[in-house]
Amino acid sequence: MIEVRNIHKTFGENHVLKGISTLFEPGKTNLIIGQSGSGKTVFLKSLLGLHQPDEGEILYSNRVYSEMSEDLKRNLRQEMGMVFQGSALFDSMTVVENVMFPLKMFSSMSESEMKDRADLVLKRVNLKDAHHRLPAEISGGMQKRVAIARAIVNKPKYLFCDEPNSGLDPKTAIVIDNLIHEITVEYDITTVINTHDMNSVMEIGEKIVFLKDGHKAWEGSNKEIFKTDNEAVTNFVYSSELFKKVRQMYLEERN
Ligand SMILES: Nc1ncnc2c1ncn2[C@@H]1O[C@H](COP(=O)(O)OP(=O)(O)OP(=O)(O)O)[C@@H](O)[C@H]1O
Repeated sequence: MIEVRNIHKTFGENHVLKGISTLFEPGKTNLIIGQSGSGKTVFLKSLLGLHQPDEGEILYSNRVYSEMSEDLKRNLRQEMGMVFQGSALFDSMTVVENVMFPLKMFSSMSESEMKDRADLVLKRVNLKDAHHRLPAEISGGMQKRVAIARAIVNKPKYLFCDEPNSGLDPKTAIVIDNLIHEITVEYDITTVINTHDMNSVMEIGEKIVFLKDGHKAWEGSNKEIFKTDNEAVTNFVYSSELFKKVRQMYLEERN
């Protein structure tokens, strides 16, 4: 569980996060949405400990980050997995070497234990025959699977994904979303995903935090987002004609 208490972040004159509070529960896919520049990346980086908030607190399973010793912060970092935008695989390493990398960095496992663990997570993301290929030799969807396998290889408590669907066709994007959701539930991970993708919101948005100009303008689930009259949310979500129609159908069905 991650609890965010009234965090602020300013760069120079630019007050980017303006007092955000929320709770991200384990076993759930938590989504951060909002327009470009609303502060999503700064927020996600704050959760990752890459930005230190100027005010407010972030608690990881009830542990206050700013009160942790350097040793505890190092341990916490090992409890975090990250899926970067564009996968960010090491080009010169094979698939299995990419997945084993966090284990080499952070675990004391033997080579064969690392291989077994990498095999297991590669199987879990449905990649069985790509171990010895280079990232350039596999598709974008397969690269995302490798990135997910690498992010979960060290059994993280917290998983952060920055635009995990970027660059994927809609069908592959849904498969990747569902994979992240299944893994989140299966391993009881607290997962936080930055996304622009309204399909993701509908498919896996168990908890959605909507940011606007650095404020939390709304939060709720994918079921609630269709019912809300919050103008900021409806302007954002229903800027697409397709989603306007979906909402209309939903409201008609209810009446
Ligand atoms: N390291 C930084 N130093 C200074 N300003 C920053 C830094 N990182 C982000 N900002 C500023 O914070 C604001 C919010 O940026 P952020 O990247 O969080 O937006 P975003 O919602 O993720 O946008 P997008 O959807 O386009 O990625 C912007 O005005 C940006 O210029």
